[in-house]
Amino acid sequence: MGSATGIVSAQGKQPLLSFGIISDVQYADIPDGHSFLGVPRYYRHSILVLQRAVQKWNKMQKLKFAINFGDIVDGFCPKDQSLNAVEKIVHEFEIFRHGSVYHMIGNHCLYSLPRDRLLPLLRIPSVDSRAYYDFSPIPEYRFVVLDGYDISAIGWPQDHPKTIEALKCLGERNPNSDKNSPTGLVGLERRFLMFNGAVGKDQLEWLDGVLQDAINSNQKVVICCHLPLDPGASSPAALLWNYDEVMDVIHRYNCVKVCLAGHDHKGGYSIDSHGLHHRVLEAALECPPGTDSFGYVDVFDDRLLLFGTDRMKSTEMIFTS
Ligand SMILES: Nc1ccn([C@@H]2O[C@H](COP(=O)(O)OP(=O)(O)OC[C@H](O)CO)[C@@H](O)[C@H]2O)c(=O)n1
Repeated sequence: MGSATGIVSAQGKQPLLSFGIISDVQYADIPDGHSFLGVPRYYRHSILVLQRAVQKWNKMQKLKFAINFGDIVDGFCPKDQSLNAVEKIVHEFEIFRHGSVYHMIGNHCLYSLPRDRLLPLLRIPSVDSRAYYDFSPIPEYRFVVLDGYDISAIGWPQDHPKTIEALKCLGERNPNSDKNSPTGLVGLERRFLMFNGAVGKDQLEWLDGVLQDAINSNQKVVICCHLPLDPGASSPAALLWNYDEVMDVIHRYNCVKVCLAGHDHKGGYSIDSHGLHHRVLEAALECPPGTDSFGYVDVFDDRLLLFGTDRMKSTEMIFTS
């Protein structure tokens, strides 16, 4: 059966579960502006996009949970308003009535508040300010939320070993004094920017263990990360620093079917060399007034169907065997 979104339903089958998605709300109570590269940003309107998303998710009644792909508040939010702005957005998510909202951290979250203050507000289960976790809403599926700012020059105290490791990496890979500038970096090397980060060694080992466990439990896995993991779905400047190391771990197991991300606001989609689907979600922040970018995903045993609203494109992700 065809649909208005242009994607085809799974032969009339009922999904195993459905969940809501939104990314890069980047709310701030400040006038409209633009990105460093001149793309318009609608800081006050983005909360309306989120409100319409939650309204729609509530009306649908069938969603079991929602995932926010990070950057809930913009770094331009005046510092004395950051806490208030984060709480305001978390409150909007809490209006979702049908289950939990799973958050992840983005660079703009960390410009607004340090990790130790942010994680409890976002209800991210955490030991030692780690922000990676997994959950299994039904026995057949596991969702893994990665912390792309595990090794990062933002969010940790300045003298923290993870800040030092991140600054060392940036020092070796980016010759500019402004480490947010990609000037002179070529191709995939353009990812070595301060507004990106990496998955650390402990997290990689944890991921390996979770995927082994998913295989043992006969579960399919969806990976979620603020930072994209595949160059085919993203600009080089938005990729996780060590996307290749993370994908090497993921490719060792055939349980991972889809990787979802935010951060690269224009969105993207690819199927990688191992047949995994990578979908980068279009940002709520870049919706001109009256337009939207959010969606929901129907989960089947052999595919994920993303139904996007307005600027978020619908995507059919059928698993390769
Ligand atoms: N060439 C650049 C680009 C950015 N900056 C500064 O870095 C900070 C973060 O940039 P921003 O575009 O706001 O980051 P987002 O997470 O919203 O978007 C990610 C990108 O789209 C990925 O491609 C900010 O302070 C910029 O001004 C910079 O100095 N130089």
